[in-house]
Amino acid sequence: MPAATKGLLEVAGLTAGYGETLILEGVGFTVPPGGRLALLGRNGVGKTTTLATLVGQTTRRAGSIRLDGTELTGMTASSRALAGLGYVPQTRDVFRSLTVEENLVTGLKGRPRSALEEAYGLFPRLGERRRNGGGELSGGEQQMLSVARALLGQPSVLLLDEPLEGLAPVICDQLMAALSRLSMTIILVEQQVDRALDFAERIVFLDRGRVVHDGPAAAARDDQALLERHLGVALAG
Ligand SMILES: Nc1ncnc2c1ncn2[C@@H]1O[C@H](COP(=O)(O)OP(=O)(O)OP(=O)(O)O)[C@@H](O)[C@H]1O
Repeated sequence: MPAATKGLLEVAGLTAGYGETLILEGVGFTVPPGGRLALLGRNGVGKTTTLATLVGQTTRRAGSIRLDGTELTGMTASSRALAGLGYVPQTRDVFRSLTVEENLVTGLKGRPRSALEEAYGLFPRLGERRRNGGGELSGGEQQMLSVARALLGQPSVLLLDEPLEGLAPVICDQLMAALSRLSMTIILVEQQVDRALDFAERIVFLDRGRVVHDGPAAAARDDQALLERHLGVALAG
C-alpha cells in the first residue's frame, strides 16, 4: 500500500451545534496524511456531532477545517465530499429498495462502472450479494456496503461513525481487517475501545463537547486511569 500523500486534516477551534444549541466548543485536532485517529468518549459527548460538523451537517459558529490546506467551512456538504471527505454515518446510508450494485453505483461519482470491482475486491461478500436488495442484507453486509460506497468516491479522509455497532464479533474482525488495509486518513468513532485503540495511532477524548485528551493510542492502552476517567470503563485484561 503506497503511503498517503494527501489527507492532512487540520481542525481548529470548532464550535458548532444544532440551531441555537451549542454542542462543540473549540474542538481541534490534526491528522496527518494516512493517519488514523480514534475519537472516543462517553455517550452524548459530541463525537457524532464532530463528524457531522466536518461534513457540513450542523450549524458551525466558529473554527476551521482544513484539508490539505484548503478551508472547507465555506463549502456545501456535497463540495466537501468532492474535496475528499468520505462519510459513513451511524445510520449506514443504504438504500433499501436498491440492489447492492445499484447502491454502489450511487457512490461512483462519475467513475467508470469497472471501479465497482474495487468494492467487491475489498468485500467479496458484496460481490456475492450484488443483485440482492439493500433491505435484504444483514447488519454486517449493510455496513460493508456503506463503507464500500464511501470508498468508491476515493476520499482522502474517511469518517466512520460506530461502524461496529450491532455486529457479531466475527463480522467486526472482518470489517476491521478490511479497514486496516486502507491507506487514506481515517477518523473512527467507536464504542469498542479496545478495537479502536488497536486500529488508531492517536486518540482524542471528548467530554461535553470539548477535547479533554489528545495522545498516542499505544500509551492509552496501558493507562487504565485515563480510560476510566474519560470512558468510565477499564479494558479487560
Ligand atoms: N439533531 C440534533 N439536534 C439537537 N441536538 C442533537 C442532535 N443530535 C444530537 N444532539 C445532541 O448533541 C449532543 C451530542 O450528541 P452526539 O450524537 O454528537 O454524541 P456522541 O458522542 O456521538 O454520542 P453517542 O455515542 O451516543 O452517539 C447530545 O446531547 C445530543 O442529544
